[in-house]
Order: sequence, then structure tokens, then C-alpha cells
Amino acid sequence: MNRIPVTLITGFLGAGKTTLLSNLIRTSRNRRLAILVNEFGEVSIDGALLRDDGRSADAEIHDLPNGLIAYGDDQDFLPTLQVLWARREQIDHILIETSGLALPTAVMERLQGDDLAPYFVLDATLAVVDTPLLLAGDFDPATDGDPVASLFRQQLASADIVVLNKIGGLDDDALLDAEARVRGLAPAIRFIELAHDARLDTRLTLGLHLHEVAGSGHRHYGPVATLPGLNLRPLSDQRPLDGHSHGGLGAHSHGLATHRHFHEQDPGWQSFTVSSTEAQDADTLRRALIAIARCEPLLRIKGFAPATGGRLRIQAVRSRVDVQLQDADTPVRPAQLVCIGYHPSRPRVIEQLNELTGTRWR
Ligand SMILES: Nc1nc2c(ncn2[C@@H]2O[C@H](COP(=O)(O)OP(=O)(O)OP(=O)(O)O)[C@@H](O)[C@H]2O)c(=O)[nH]1
Repeated sequence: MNRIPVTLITGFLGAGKTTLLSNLIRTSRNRRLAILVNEFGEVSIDGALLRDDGRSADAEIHDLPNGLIAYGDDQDFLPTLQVLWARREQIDHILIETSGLALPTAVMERLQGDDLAPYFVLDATLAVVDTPLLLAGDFDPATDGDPVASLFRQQLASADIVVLNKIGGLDDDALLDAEARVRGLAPAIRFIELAHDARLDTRLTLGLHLHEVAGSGHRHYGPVATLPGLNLRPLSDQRPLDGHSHGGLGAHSHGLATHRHFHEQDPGWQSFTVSSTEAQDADTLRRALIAIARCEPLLRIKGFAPATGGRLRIQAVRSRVDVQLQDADTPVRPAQLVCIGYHPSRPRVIEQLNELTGTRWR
């Protein structure tokens, strides 16, 4: 029985995961793809973007609303995979985009559990990196336990492949510097790939079989027993995955219950949606969002807004804000902006949007 290969795409907020996926869908016409998109925030923007791009003809998109896909209380992951397995004749490969605030290890663990391992096989885990932000030191820890730096590092450490994205305009020295930083943060990374404009060759991305061992049914991710140089075995009451290494912690063993704490969301990370029914002017909105991103602890803003002659598509990563007018026949709907940050204030964002755009937000 052929298992369905699964590729995980992880990476910090705004690194370019959805853009990369969109490009992969477009260039993988010979593979039938199922895409699971998992976002932090109650409104799904990424699934809409993938569908909107009109490139999803050969791919089916599933939005998974729980920002922590496959974590302890996620009720959607298993049923979704069961549905996909039931339709396996129509699916060649599954791609899962984790939220920018999740670790991929929860999915990796679930895939290797007894209920899924006979049917699915992890192909590879890719971590997408916003290279200019990496080079600017935005992921260097500001303080001990800095939430951005520590999540970024754990995401890299969980991956097989790091994809350096947004590299247009970077010279060789900058790329070597980025590679050295990645290797310093995650020495066990197997490959580093360069994505020009969020484009990767599908041959370097899908069908890599990085987690298969010839001649055996399947192997578990990172069991202590197979860590290089370690002659350890999982304890008798542990499943093999219980002993694995987390970024920065080194190899260690612990039970599944203790394991959970690594996957719990830091409550400081918050997402909220602001909306407006009034038409927005692209330039005014862009300037307003730049000003807001500079004074509020927001790391990501994305969504849509109505405008005269069409609708605006808004994408902001920190204070880099992109507002694009899309053609008039896309349906106009109330503006919905998903804002994600570390202890951001919704009332302050609304107050500033009202003031800076001259329109009413709530
Ligand atoms: N210049 C440039 N911009 C890029 C590239 N890749 C993505 N972007 C832009 O970066 C922004 C975020 O891209 P997304 O693909 O939505 O990022 P993401 O990682 O899916 O974001 P979250 O799901 O919110 O974590 C968008 O404005 C993209 O157009 C790239 O290679 N070069």
C-alpha cells in the first residue's frame, strides 16, 4: 500500500510560505496536490489568497482554522487526513502550511503516530526564512526568552531544509552571511535552498523522501535511538518520538505529557480582526498601516478592503506594507484586516486607523 507523501512548510509570520505554495501549485501541474492551510487568527486569508490566485486548478485547498494544527486540542487534523486518505486515488502529494506561530513538530509527531503512519509519510519539512529580516538581526534574541527569536530558532531546528526567501537584490556575501546565521542557529539542517521570488524547483521540494529508510516500513522522526553518537533507547513506557531534540535543548527524553508544553502557544501572541465597510484609498491606508506597524507590536497584517474600482489586497510584514488594487470584478466586501503581534492593542489600532484613514473602523 503506497503511503501519501506529506511536505510541511513552516516559517515565521510573513516569511513567504503562502507565496511559495502558490508558486509550487502553479509549477506542479503533473502532481495532484492537496493543501492544508493553517492560520493563526479567526479569519482565513491565506486559503482565500491561494484560491484567488486562480492557480489552484490542480490543487484542493483545505483551511484548518485551529492556529495550532495537530496540537493537543485540534479536532480537525485527523478527520481531514482521513478524508484525504479515502480519496487517495486522486491525490499524489499533501502540502501542509503551518501557521507562522506554530512549530511543525506537532504535525510530524502525529504523522508518525499509530493511526496515521501506515497511510502517510513525511517527505520533508521546509522552513521558509525572510532573509532580509534575518540579516537585519530581527531574529536575534533581544532578551533571554525573546519570543520571536526563540520561535524562529525552534522552527528552523525542526526543519530538514531551510529556504532563504526574499533574496532579490542580495549579493553573494549577504547570502553567505545568511547561510552562516542559519547554520549557527540550526546546525543539523540538511539543505539550504535559495528561493528567488518565492520560487523553488519542484524537483528540489517534493518527493525528497528524507524520512524514509530503504527496506523498512517507516521510521520515526528523531528518536533518541537513531540520534548520531547516542547509544540510547526510548524508555520502555515511551513511544519512540518521546525522545527527540528541541531547538536549543539538545537530545533528551520526556513523556508525551511533558512534551505538550513545548507546543503550547505563548498567550502573548494575539490575533484580532478589524473591519470597515467604507471604501479605502490605497495610499492612505498604506501610510496608515506603516505608521501603526512602527508604534504597535504588530508583526503581520493581512487582508482585503473595498476600494473605488475594485478591492485592495493588503500584506504587511512589520513595517513593509504592500497594498494592491485588484480588478473590479472581484467582489467587494467589508474590509477585514487580520493583525498579529505580541501583546498588541486592538483599541489603539482602531483609533489610529480611524484617525489616519478618515474612515470608520471597528
Ligand atoms: N519581495 C519579495 N516579497 C515576497 C517574497 N515572498 C513573499 N513575499 C511577500 O511577503 C509577504 C508575505 O508573504 P506570505 O506568502 O503571505 O507569507 P506567509 O509566510 O504565508 O505569512 P503568514 O502565513 O501570515 O505567516 C507578501 O506581501 C508577499 O508578497 C519574495 O520572495 N520577495
